[in-house]
Amino acid sequence: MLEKRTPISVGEAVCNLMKFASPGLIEMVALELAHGRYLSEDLVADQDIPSFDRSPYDGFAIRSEDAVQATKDHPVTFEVIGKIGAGSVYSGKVGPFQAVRIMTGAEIPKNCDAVIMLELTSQYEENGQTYIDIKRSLKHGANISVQGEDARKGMILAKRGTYIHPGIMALLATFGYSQVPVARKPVIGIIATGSELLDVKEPLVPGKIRNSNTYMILSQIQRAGGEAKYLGKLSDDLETCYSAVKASLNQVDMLITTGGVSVGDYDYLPAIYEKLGATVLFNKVAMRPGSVTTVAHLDHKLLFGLSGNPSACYVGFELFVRPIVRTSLFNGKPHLKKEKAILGESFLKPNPFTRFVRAKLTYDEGKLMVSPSGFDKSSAVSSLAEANALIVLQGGTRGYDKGMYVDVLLLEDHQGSEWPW
Ligand SMILES: Nc1nc2c(c(=O)[nH]1)N[C@H]1C(S)=C(S)[C@@H](COP(=O)(O)OP(=O)(O)OC[C@H]3O[C@@H](n4cnc5c(N)ncnc54)[C@H](O)[C@@H]3O)O[C@H]1N2
Ligand code: MOO
Repeated sequence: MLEKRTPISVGEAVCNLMKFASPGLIEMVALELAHGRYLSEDLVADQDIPSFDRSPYDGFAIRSEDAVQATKDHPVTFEVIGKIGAGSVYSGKVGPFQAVRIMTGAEIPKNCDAVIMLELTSQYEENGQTYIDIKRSLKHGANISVQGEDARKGMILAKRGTYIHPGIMALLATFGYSQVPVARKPVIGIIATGSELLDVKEPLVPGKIRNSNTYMILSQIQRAGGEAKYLGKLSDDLETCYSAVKASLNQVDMLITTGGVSVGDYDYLPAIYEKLGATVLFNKVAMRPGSVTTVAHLDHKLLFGLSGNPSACYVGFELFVRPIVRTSLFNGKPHLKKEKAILGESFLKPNPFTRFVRAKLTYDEGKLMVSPSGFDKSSAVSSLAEANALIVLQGGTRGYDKGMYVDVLLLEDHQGSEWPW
C-alpha cells in the first residue's frame, strides 16, 4: 500500500526548514573579485570622507574676511601666490588679500576658508605677478567640501550580509580594502535523475528530453550567491542513485536532486533517503507547482529533492533553497522580497493549493504591473524565459480579475525579505 503524503502549508515547510539555516564561513577575496559576493562584516568608516577639507571647484582659495567688501562696482584685488593641484598640499601661509590657485579635489590651504570659482574672477598680470579681482563677497566655508561631510569615522556604511554591487565596491576601495572579507559560497551539488534525460549536446531521440533542470538550477544557485557543483545525471536505478547521492555528500554543503520524488515506479528518492538514514522534513507542500518538493537532512546537511518538472523545480528552489543559501551568506532577509502589484490579465484557474505563477513584473506609468509570463503548467519551461517574479495566489481561492492587487515575489532582488512575508 502506497504511503499517503500529507501536504503541509508553505509557511510550515519554510519554518521547519529554516531551523537548519545557519551562517556560513568567511573568506578573503581580492577587491577585483568581490562583485556579487556578500560582506561577512559590517563595513565601518575607519576615517572621515573626505579626510581633509577640499575644493569642489577649480578656482582660488582665499580668506573670506578679505572679500567682505567685494561688489560688482568695487571689486577686491587678490595677489595669487601659488598653485595647487589635486593630490598636492600647499605648505605656505596665505596672508590678507592673497589667493592660491586651486584645482578640484585639492586640499584647502591652512589659512583659507572659502573658494571662488575660476569663472567668477578676472585675472590679470602686472610686473610678472598674477592678480584676480573678486566682485562678490563670500561666506566663511563657501565652496569647501568639509572633512567628514560624506561619511563620518565610525559610521556603518553597509551591514554584514550586504550584496556587493558597484556602490559597495566604491566604498570598499575608498576605505582601503584590497582584500574583502566575504561569506564563503556554500557548495551545492546538483544531481539530475531520469532515464529520459539526454546531455545538452546529444541529439533528440524518441521519448527522451534534454536535461534542462541542471543548468537552470546551476544558474539559480549562482543568482542566490552559492557555488554550483555539477554531479551528473543518473538513470532511474535505485542502487546507482543511492551510491551517487551518498558519495556526493562528502563534496558539498548541501545537495539538490531533481526528479524521482513523486509516486512513480521509478521515483527512488524517498527510498534513497530511507537507506541513507536521512530524516525527511516534508515531502508534500500545499503549493503548485512544486507540491512534491521534499527536503531531508542527514547530519545537518540538507538534501533538497526538487521536482523533475522544470517550473516546479524552479519554484521549489526559490522558496526553499534560496533562503538557506542567503542565510549562509549572512543575509538577514534571505527570502524573496514581497511586493503588491496590479494584475495585468485575469487568472481564472482554481487554486486548491497556493499557486506561484511565473510572471513578468513591469512598471507602467509608475504602477507595478504583473502578468503571467507564459504557459502555466509545472512542466513548462517557456514561461521561465521572462519570469522575474512569482505571483502568489493563496490556496482555496479562484478567479483573480485583471486590475486586482496581488502579492508578488521578486526573483532578481538582492535585498530579500524577512519571514513571514
Ligand atoms: N500519480 C501521481 N502522479 C504524479 C503526482 C502525484 O501526486 N500522483 N504528482 C505530479 C506532480 S504534481 C509532479 S510535479 C510530478 C513530479 O514528478 P517527479 O518530481 O518525481 O519528477 P519525474 O517524474 O522524474 O519527472 C517529472 C517530469 O519532469 C521531467 N524532467 C525530469 N528531470 C528533468 C530534467 N533534469 N530536465 C528537464 N525535465 C526533467 C520528466 O521527464 C517528467 O516529464 O509528478 C506528477 N505525477
Ligand atoms: O509538484 Mo507539481 O508541480 O504540484 O505539479
